[in-house]
Amino acid sequence: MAYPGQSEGSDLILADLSLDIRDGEFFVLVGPSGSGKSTLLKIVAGTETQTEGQVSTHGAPVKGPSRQRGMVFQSIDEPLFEWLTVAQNVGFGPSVAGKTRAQCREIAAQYIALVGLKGHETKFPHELSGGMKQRVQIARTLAAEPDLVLFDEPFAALDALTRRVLQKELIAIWQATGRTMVYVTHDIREAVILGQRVAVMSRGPRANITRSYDIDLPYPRDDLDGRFADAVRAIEADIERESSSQWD
Ligand SMILES: Nc1ncnc2c1ncn2[C@@H]1O[C@H](COP(=O)(O)OP(=O)(O)OP(=O)(O)O)[C@@H](O)[C@H]1O
Repeated sequence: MAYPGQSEGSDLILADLSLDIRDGEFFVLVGPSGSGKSTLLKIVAGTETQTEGQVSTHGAPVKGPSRQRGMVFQSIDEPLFEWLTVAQNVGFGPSVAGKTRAQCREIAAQYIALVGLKGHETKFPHELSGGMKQRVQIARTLAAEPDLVLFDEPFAALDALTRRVLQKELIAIWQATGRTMVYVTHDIREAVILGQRVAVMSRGPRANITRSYDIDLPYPRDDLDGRFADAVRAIEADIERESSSQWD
């Protein structure tokens, strides 16, 4: 993968990258800053196109953005419609998909309840906290009923306590909906709280996935469990190795 204007070869952002994500899996991607994690998400979302190679979901090649693949962004970039209420934001995807007003209201109510925002339906985004806005974003993405949900550091700008609450809630949402989740984070602890599999991306350019860890611990994960700490340490050591190799 090279961005327009970059010559292929030495300037490739991602190269020789091969990845299979299982249906219903919670897959987490970590790696050094600037390695290409967001780029990989955008390619899977269909908002960027790889210069070489193939990406497919459910056997069909990705040819551009699709309702089948929803994206949740970092809260500082959160793309809520400021002029719509919580219920209208969440019902937006179904309305674009041609559902009736009653169906949109019903779907919105279902996902608003799932993210714990019942009672806030008529509020506007400016009346919500950062954590609540992220809940709306998650509900809005899920209400479009995508098969695959892509998360680009969605909780990175939130305070530590809100982040912990939302991590737990996201696991419950994943378990309730059975969706495939692909989640990018800088926070290794978060990666191990969430992921069934945590993959480490190498430092770019020509980044690929160097290693992946199966996190075989029950949910909700207990960060006091020694195996939790072992997994965090091993992944941290991998990333440190990747990050420091640029100074070798
Ligand atoms: N639109 C673009 N045009 C040109 N280069 C880009 C573009 N977007 C990203 N890049 C470059 O691609 C590389 C990978 O960026 P990307 O944002 O995918 O990395 P990342 O691993 O998500 O970074 P971070 O962890 O810091 O968010 C970087 O060198 C970046 O400068």
